[in-house]
Order: sequence, then C-alpha cells, then structure tokens
Amino acid sequence: MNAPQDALVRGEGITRAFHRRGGLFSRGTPMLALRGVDIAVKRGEAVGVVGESGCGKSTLGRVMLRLLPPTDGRVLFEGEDLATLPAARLRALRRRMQLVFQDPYGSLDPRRTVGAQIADGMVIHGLATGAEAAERVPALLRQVGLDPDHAKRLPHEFSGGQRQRIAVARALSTQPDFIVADEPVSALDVSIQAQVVNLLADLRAELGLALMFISHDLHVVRHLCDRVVVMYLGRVMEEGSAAEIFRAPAHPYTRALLAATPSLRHRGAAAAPLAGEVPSIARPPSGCVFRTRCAFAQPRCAEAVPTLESLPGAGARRIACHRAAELP
Ligand SMILES: Nc1ncnc2c1ncn2[C@@H]1O[C@H](COP(=O)(O)OP(=O)(O)OP(=O)(O)O)[C@@H](O)[C@H]1O
Repeated sequence: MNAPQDALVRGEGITRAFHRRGGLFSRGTPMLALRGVDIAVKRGEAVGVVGESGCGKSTLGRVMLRLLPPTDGRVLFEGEDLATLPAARLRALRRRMQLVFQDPYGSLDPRRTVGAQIADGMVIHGLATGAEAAERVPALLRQVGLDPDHAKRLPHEFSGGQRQRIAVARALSTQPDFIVADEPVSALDVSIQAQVVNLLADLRAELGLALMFISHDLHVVRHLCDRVVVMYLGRVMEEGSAAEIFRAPAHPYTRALLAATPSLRHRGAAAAPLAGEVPSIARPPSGCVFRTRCAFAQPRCAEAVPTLESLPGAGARRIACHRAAELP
C-alpha cells in the first residue's frame, strides 16, 4: 500500500506517436502527440490539464487510463506498471479508473434506458449481478442530483446537463479512485456548466476521488483543481499548484494563456497575447516548441529542448524555459 503522499497514478516519460496515413505500403511519418510527459495525480487530488487545442491533453488522458498505450514511457497505478500487469490484474484495476467524456450525447446509447447503462459497468466488472446493479441505480442517480425514479427513461428525455450527470453516475458506478474528465462541461450551456463542475467538486470531496480535469476553461480549473499542468505541443511547459500558477504564472506560455482571459490577467508578469496557431505536431519547432510564438525567445531557444525544472523561490513549481531565471 502506498503512502498517502505518493502518486495514485503516475505517467513517466510518456511519448505517444500517431502515424499519418502514407502510401499503400508505408505507415507514414510518425507524429508525436506527447513527448516525454511526466505527470502524477495523488489520491484525492484534482489536477487540471490545460493548453490550446491539439496540445495532447486528450491523448494524455487516454494514455493515463491505458485506453491508449504509450509509444514510450510508462503509466503506474499505485506503483504498478499497467503495461506489464497480467490481464486479470489490469481488468481489476480498470474499474478503479474511469473516463467522463466531453459529449454526453455521443457517449450514451440512445436506445437503452439510462438505468441499464449505469448498471453495465457494475456487471462487467463483476461487482454485482444484473439484478443487484439495477437495485443500486436509483442511489447513483440520487448521488448525481437526478430523480432516482428516472432509471427507465431514455437519454433523449434528459437535458444536456442531466445527460452529463448520467455519464458521471455511470463512471461512479464502479467505485473508481481516479477519473479523467475530458472537457466534461464544454458541450453544455454556460448556464449549467457551473452546476456540473460543482457536482464534480462535491463528489471529489465526498468520495476522495483523484481527478484529472482536462479543460480549456481556466476559470473552471482555478475553481476545481489543486494543481495545474500546462501543455503545449505535446510537452509540459509549467506545472505547479493552482494557487501559485494563477497568482504568478511563470512560463511565457502560461502567462499568454492567462493574458487571453481578461479576468485572470496577471498584472505583475509581462505577457504578450498569443498570435497565430499552434504549429502542427508533424513539424514542431526545434528546441523549445513554444519559441515561434514566444515574446521572450532568443536564438538559443531554437537549439535545445528546455527541461522541466524547479523555479528558484517558487515552491514546487517547475517550468521548461531556457530563460526561466531572467524573465521580466
Ligand atoms: N487517433 C489519432 N490519429 C492521429 N492523430 C491524432 C489522433 N488522436 C490525436 N491526434 C493528434 O494528436 C494531437 C493531440 O491531440 P489531442 O486530442 O490529444 O489534443 P487536445 O489538446 O486534447 O485537443 P482538444 O482540446 O482539441 O481536444 C493533435 O494534433 C491530433 O490531431
């Protein structure tokens, strides 16, 4: 059994390649969606993963759940390497790791009752017989703030926010310790996003869940998360406590992301707003991948990849920037 301060789930040096379709006999050029990412989520901790579209957030979430194998690196759950576990042990761990998707429409079967879909996981993972699982459904519906008598309804009889609550109930049904929530509220009306975020916050506190929360919405991340990992083009640019990062963003990319959100703009740190698009992962810049959009880039930034290092005097914060110590 691990000490409580140890990571529940840890990704070490995670690299994930995708192959572009080549000709008939070619697998094409590999594109790296993740490059040497280290990330740890402690028991009961909420870690926010932020960054622009295409930076590898969803890929990282799927690798952490072993829904995608890493091309290089490893994922440890309670210290056990998921790649080398016997199949039976991996099956047993799977019930403890769940995913909540962005799109509650796409992730629910429109033809089956929500009760049946919430019950599935319990039966698949051998936690209950079909009848026992059906009996537990009303309590799960109640736990996510839905009417326990609505188990026999079909997904289309619920609103978008309610459907996302159903997806959360389904994830909770197997009593997980770790949930990856991939943009869980971005498909919902703004007016109901806060309700679903608050539900996740309450459940995390109540059940001691570890949460990897993937989001574009920095406000939500600030509200919900203990720690933040800032990604850019498959690499971690900055990592630290949410309080520290939102108080004083250090990496030029984090500063620019916050500067793009007026209410989070940090008055003390110099930042230039982000211009242009994220480069393609098929042709990443040499050296620091952010340098082509960085207001502080110098020629040396093109030469070597900066490693993620502790920032002197900045607590547990780490940033990957050649100019970390001399930024204005
Ligand atoms: N199955 C796949 N095949 C090929 N390329 C992929 C695949 N999945 C993701 N990618 C590529 O990997 C990169 C990272 O994608 P990913 O979805 O992880 O980013 P993201 O940060 O979650 O973006 P978004 O916020 O838009 O969901 C992108 O360039 C994407 O096109």
